[in-house]
Amino acid sequence: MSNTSAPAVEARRLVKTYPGGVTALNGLEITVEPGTVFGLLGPNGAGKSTAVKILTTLARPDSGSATVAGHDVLRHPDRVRRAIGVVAQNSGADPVATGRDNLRLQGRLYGVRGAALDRRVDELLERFALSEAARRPVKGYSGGMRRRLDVALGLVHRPEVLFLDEPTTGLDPEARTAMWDEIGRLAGEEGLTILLTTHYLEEADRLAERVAIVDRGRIVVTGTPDSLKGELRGDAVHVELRTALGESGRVLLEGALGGLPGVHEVVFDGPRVSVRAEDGAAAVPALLGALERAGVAVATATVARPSLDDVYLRYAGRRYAEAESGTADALVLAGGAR
Ligand SMILES: Nc1ncnc2c1ncn2[C@@H]1O[C@H](COP(=O)(O)OP(=O)(O)OP(=O)(O)O)[C@@H](O)[C@H]1O
Repeated sequence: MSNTSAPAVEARRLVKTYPGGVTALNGLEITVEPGTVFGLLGPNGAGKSTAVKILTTLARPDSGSATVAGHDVLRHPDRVRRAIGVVAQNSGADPVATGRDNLRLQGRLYGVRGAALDRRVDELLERFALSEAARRPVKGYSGGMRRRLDVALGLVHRPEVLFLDEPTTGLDPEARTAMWDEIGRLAGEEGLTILLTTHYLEEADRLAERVAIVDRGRIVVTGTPDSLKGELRGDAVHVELRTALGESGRVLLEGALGGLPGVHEVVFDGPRVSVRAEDGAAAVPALLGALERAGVAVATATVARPSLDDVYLRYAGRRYAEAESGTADALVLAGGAR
């Protein structure tokens, strides 16, 4: 059995380069305390799935080490596999079999049999609102039902650590909210450790007690969602310009805006200028005045409380949406990252 005071998941300096030279992990480090929900947040291609593959013994790192439920993933992969449940991005359910038969088969694979298996299957069908659909083939299930079955499949053998790889990708908003509620309940009720990967800022904010932001194969910052947002002093003020600025225009404005009282950080991002200000609403008139004096036409100005998007911008030096779509980095000019 694992030592309960030890971290549920610990990864040290994981490096993984795929054939063709793509460095998917570049020294990734994480520590997940038992009984918590930990969110690995990052844009597409950041390395989240590769990290999960290594932690669930499906891939080997080039270097580095990791333990899950107290077992070394390289030395004791069999012990790790018994201690974990894995819900991969693509459903592992057999579409031709019924929901109940899928759960029964999964249970048998893990050595659960007889009355204990029947009880566990009924319990999971009930819990994931699949009792009525239990005798229907999975191919007729909605996306939300399939996803709920996937999570149930990962739980049949009562794992210590559950890996959820992008649990709500592809779900409609209603099914996503239902899944969030279910993951929240799982974490609270069963004392299970959950490591989830996501590229939804809102999902990490809502579900994870601790979040690690992954960018280009390494962790750029870790903390509770609130502590990460709290590091960003004050509000974000976003000003949309009528046209994007050239390099010289940016440098000029960086001086003009960065010098305003209470303004800490100026980030140019295409036709958008974002600043951090102690009191966003109070800073808007001075900002607009400075932009007008510089001859820059403004379309809109908005004030926002700090979000994980702002945290990402600060640590990765580009907007989250841009990293997702793979466009050029934003330019952090003043009071930039770290
Ligand atoms: N089998 C593979 N062969 C070559 N390159 C790969 C392979 N798997 C992943 N990669 C590359 O490694 C990098 C990290 O991919 P990974 O799937 O771990 O990221 P991710 O954060 O999980 O992204 P996504 O959300 O799209 O799954 C990407 O550049 C990806 O193209």
